[in-house]
Amino acid sequence: MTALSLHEVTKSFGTHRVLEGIDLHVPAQGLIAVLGPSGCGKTTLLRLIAGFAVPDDGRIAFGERTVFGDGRTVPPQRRKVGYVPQEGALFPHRTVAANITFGLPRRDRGSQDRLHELLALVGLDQRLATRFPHQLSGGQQQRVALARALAPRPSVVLLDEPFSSLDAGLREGTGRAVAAALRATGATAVLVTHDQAEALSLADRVAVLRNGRLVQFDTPAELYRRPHDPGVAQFIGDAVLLPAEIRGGKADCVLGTLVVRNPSADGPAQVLIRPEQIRLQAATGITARVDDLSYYGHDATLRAMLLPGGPQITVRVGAGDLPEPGTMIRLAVSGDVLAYPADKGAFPD
Ligand SMILES: Nc1ncnc2c1ncn2[C@@H]1O[C@H](COP(=O)(O)OP(=O)(O)OP(=O)(O)O)[C@@H](O)[C@H]1O
Repeated sequence: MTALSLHEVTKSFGTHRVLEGIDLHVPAQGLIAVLGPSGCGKTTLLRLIAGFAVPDDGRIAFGERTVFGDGRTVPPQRRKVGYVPQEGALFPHRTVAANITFGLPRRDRGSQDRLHELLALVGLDQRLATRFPHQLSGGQQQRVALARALAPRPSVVLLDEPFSSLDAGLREGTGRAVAAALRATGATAVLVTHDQAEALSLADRVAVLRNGRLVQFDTPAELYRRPHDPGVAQFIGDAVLLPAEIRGGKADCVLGTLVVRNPSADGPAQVLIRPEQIRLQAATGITARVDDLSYYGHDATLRAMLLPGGPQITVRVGAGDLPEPGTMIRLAVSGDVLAYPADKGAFPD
């Protein structure tokens, strides 16, 4: 089984440095997500791994095999990579079966066994084999695209925002089916996305790119719980960042005295609180005024102004018994918080 590793990979277009010293190791059979805002270099990174573009410097290896670096550049067709692009990648005038078997050696294209195996792997009904792409839903088309990429048994599969054209309902189900199929084949996979929820819910580990640099590579839980800096904290989910003063492992801020999770020097700092850590209290707590509320069915988010002088913060609350905008509430923080130096910037910087 093949691990994928990048060492000090750098790429510029003209004078524009798009990727800077990327070090990344994807364990064999791992599924990682590369997450970052538009233009941060995600697609470029995939293209370098696939061999569609060539780094200026660094090394890329599939297992023990160097595919770029040490004076060597293996062409894309010899890298054994499966590539799933955003959309519209299927041949419109070929059936599902012909699309899926396209990348197989000619002698294997008629193999019904392999075709049935691939359809089952991506969770598609065998009867769809004779349809044309325009007779499929967007989610079904992306599953066919994955089946086509998996047909030649690639050791590495690269997916470039494969669900971006799907609506929210279809996205989640298709994402789960695709991740399950990738895991079942044992391929090592890299999924590019700008959707935080997709990255957190599907990948084993998430690589966060910012301005062409890898700022954090962690499991979804660790990324959410211990973002490296306030910018990553704000990029991964909702974040309440408040100025604080650290003293002996505790932070004094407008929401009270809170236990700090990470080792932090005494002095000025800022603390990260997730909105779901802030609870509505009946009698005690910090007074705030509800400014507005977004209702999601399973829960709700409210913006509340801490009194007397602010700031406005985001609080996640259960869907029952919601306070009306304009009413006064009491708030308290549960659990510990993460502290950062006071001068750390926002995302992207
Ligand atoms: N062939 C190219 N020539 C010149 N500049 C390029 C080329 N390809 C990409 N770029 C530039 O490199 C930067 C990163 O592009 P890339 O497509 O990798 O970003 P991305 O993170 O995938 O963005 P998005 O999420 O919008 O697809 C952008 O500023 C883009 O304009």
